[in-house]
Amino acid sequence: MEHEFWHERWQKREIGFHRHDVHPLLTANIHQVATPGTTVFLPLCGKSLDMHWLLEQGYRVIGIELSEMAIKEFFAEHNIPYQAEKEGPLVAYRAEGLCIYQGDFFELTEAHLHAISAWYDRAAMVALPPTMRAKYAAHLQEILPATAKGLLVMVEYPDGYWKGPPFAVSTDEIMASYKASYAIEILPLLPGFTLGGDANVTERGYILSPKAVD
Ligand SMILES: C[S@@+](CC[C@H](N)C(=O)[O-])C[C@H]1O[C@@H](n2cnc3c(N)ncnc32)[C@H](O)[C@@H]1O
Repeated sequence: MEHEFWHERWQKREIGFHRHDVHPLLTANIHQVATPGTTVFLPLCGKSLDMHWLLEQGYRVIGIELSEMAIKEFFAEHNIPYQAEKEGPLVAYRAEGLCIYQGDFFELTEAHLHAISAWYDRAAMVALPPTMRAKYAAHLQEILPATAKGLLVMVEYPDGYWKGPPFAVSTDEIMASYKASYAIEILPLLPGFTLGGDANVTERGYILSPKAVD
């Protein structure tokens, strides 16, 4: 999707992807990929309540988000004072335990993520059309530390049922994107996303553990 598409979504308040609760797959599985005190990375983070919950549990959080509006809303809604600083093509919004980079995910480098122990992808990969998803997964794996574990939440629905975003991302695609470097645990399907409880739309979690590095 073009950047303008997302800026418009935020400006027009078409943010049906934003959940008003903490994601149950996060609360149930975060302990499998990270321990409190370590840093979790959220690509395409929006103003997700999941970031706030992670901070409350004692995790440190790094996010990246295109929309300045989303980031400012996050800090305002949680009454968190922050400092913003331009850093090359990105702007870093920093608070205690938290750094949200404003800008394009593809501008993020290894240096930004060297301290993370895990990443949590909810509504990030599924926000992107197929050709961009391949680039997303490739760039992500280029910049992640080799030891980082992943907790992923993907959306599934029948072919042609929904135009997207969110796009449906199958287990086959997750395998093709990550299995060269990660052992992949497939979690059970959950009813979901935030499309009004539509039974045809479901979410599935994955836990990615790096294969042994020689
Ligand atoms: C479907 S929303 C999901 C937000 C969040 N993960 C959540 O669960 O609520 C996707 C977000 O990705 C952001 N985004 C889209 N393309 C991006 C890019 N290239 N770099 C950084 N953020 C991007 C959008 O502005 C939007 O907030």
